[in-house]
This record gives sequence, structure tokens and C-alpha cells, in this order.
Amino acid sequence: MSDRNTAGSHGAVEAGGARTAPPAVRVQGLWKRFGAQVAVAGIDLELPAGKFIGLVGPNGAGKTTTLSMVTGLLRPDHGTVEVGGHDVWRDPVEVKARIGVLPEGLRLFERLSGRELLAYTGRLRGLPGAEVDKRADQLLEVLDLAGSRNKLVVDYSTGMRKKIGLAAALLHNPDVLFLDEPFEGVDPVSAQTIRGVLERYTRSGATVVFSSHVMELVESLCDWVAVMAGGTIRAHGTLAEVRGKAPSLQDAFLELVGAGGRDTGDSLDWLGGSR
Ligand SMILES: Nc1ncnc2c1ncn2[C@@H]1O[C@H](COP(=O)(O)OP(=O)(O)OP(=O)(O)O)[C@@H](O)[C@H]1O
Repeated sequence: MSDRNTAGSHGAVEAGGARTAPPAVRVQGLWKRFGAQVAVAGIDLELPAGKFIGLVGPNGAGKTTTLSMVTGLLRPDHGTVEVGGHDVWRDPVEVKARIGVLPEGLRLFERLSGRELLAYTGRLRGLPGAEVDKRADQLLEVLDLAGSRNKLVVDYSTGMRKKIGLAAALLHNPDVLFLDEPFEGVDPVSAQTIRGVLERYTRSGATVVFSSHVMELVESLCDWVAVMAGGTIRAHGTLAEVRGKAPSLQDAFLELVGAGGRDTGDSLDWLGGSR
């Protein structure tokens, strides 16, 4: 695995001679249509390396479709995606070695135990057996799954499935980790643990990209944010840039996605009326 803190061959040289790291992900002209429904409408985006990045947007904004195309799970109609300078569709082996993915509705090998799932994933990733054993045991311990290591995945709870999926996505120490709603169904204690793991991981120079609806979470975790609505990017940049003068990310978000003046239920005059 390359040294994450060193600018690679794709790094740009700024006017003062300082090297800037290449983007972790570069998306150009990305489109996806499902029948008449345009899910992603021509996105251009560069995600900076070494950041904790939040992809936020209302239901149906196109977040999952975008993440699926960026991680090579769904072929775009148009456009290109590069991870670490490698094209996701022309160079899938290079890209897949560099990324970890926790997709929405993760499908796992249900008849394996958590421990077996990690062993299998590690061997698929080409890691030596002893290294897989070491990393798997550490991840199970840190994610509080050690007591359930021999339980079949089919018997795991929703939060446990997220955690074993995260462990599988981290096992090969990828450069970029993509997580679709990683905190959904996860209890506060486990969420705190996951935060700790991800913060440690980004401190090493790795990049986390995660989608979420929970603005407080994004505001407290992320240093870089992209806001999606209607298949387009409405704003992107550092948290401070996207928040602007708004008192919170939530306010900025509502403004950006045009939900500021939305009917919040006043038209339901029958609801809560006399019975
Ligand atoms: N396989 C599919 N077939 C048809 N339409 C789809 C498909 N996948 C997504 N869509 C549509 O594309 C749009 C974007 O969906 P997507 O799941 O990417 O949004 P999202 O931002 O992830 O939403 P949520 O936050 O609710 O998960 C929606 O209108 C959705 O109905």
C-alpha cells in the first residue's frame, strides 16, 4: 500500500512550488437514467484526499446511485469516475484494490460466521492468512463483535451487520472508504466506536466518503461536504464554505435543497382534530 501522506504522480504543483495531493475521487459528467427518471444529472465533482467527506441530500436525491457508480457497482450512462487517478470502469482491478465499500442493503454471505466472513474477505483481497487472522480479531474486538464471532451472519442484528460490513470493508486498509448510511440502525455506543475507527483511519491520510441524512452527524464528523438534490450537486466544499452564514448545516441544507418554505404539515388540518 502506498504512503498516503506523500503526493502521488498525479499531484499538481501550485504556484509557490508546494505539491497538492491529487483528488481521491474525480467525477466528470456523470449521468444515470432509469427509464424516464433521471437519477443523476451530469455531476462533476472532485473529492479531496485525506478528508472525512459527507454526501448529503434528501430522499431520492441520487446519493446511492452516485455512490454505486463511483464504486463500480452500477455502470453510468455517461461520464467518468477516477479513484486515485485510475478509471473505475477501464481499470477496475486497480480501483477495487484501493477502495472499501459498505453499500446500502449490503448483501453478506449469511451462512458464514462473522469471523469466517472476514477470513474469506481477507483471502479474496489477497492478504496472507496470518495477517487476515490478526486484523480480523482486532476489528472484531474494536467493533464489539468478538462475542459474536462464531454466530452466523444471518443471525446478526441490523447494527451488527453494519459493523461486520464495515470490518470487511476496512480489512485491506483501503485508500478510500465509501459508506452508504453507515450509522443507520446502529446504537449510540456502536456509533461512537465506528466514529473512533473512522477518525483514526482518516488521520492516516485515508479518505472516507459517506452518505447521510443526519445533518448533526455530518456536521460533527465531516470536514468536507457535498450537497445533492434532484440528481445534481447544489454545493460542495469545506463544512464552513457550505454552511456559509447559516447558523447550522441543517439550515444551509434546507436552503440549498429548496425546502425552506415547505408545508410542514399545516395542511393536514384533520390530523389531531376532534375525534
Ligand atoms: N433501480 C432503479 N430503478 C428505477 N429508479 C431508480 C432506481 N434506483 C434509483 N432510482 C430512482 O433514482 C432516484 C435517485 O435514487 P437514489 O436511491 O440514488 O437516491 P438517494 O439520494 O440515495 O435516496 P435515499 O436518501 O432515499 O436513499 C430516485 O428517484 C429513485 O426512485
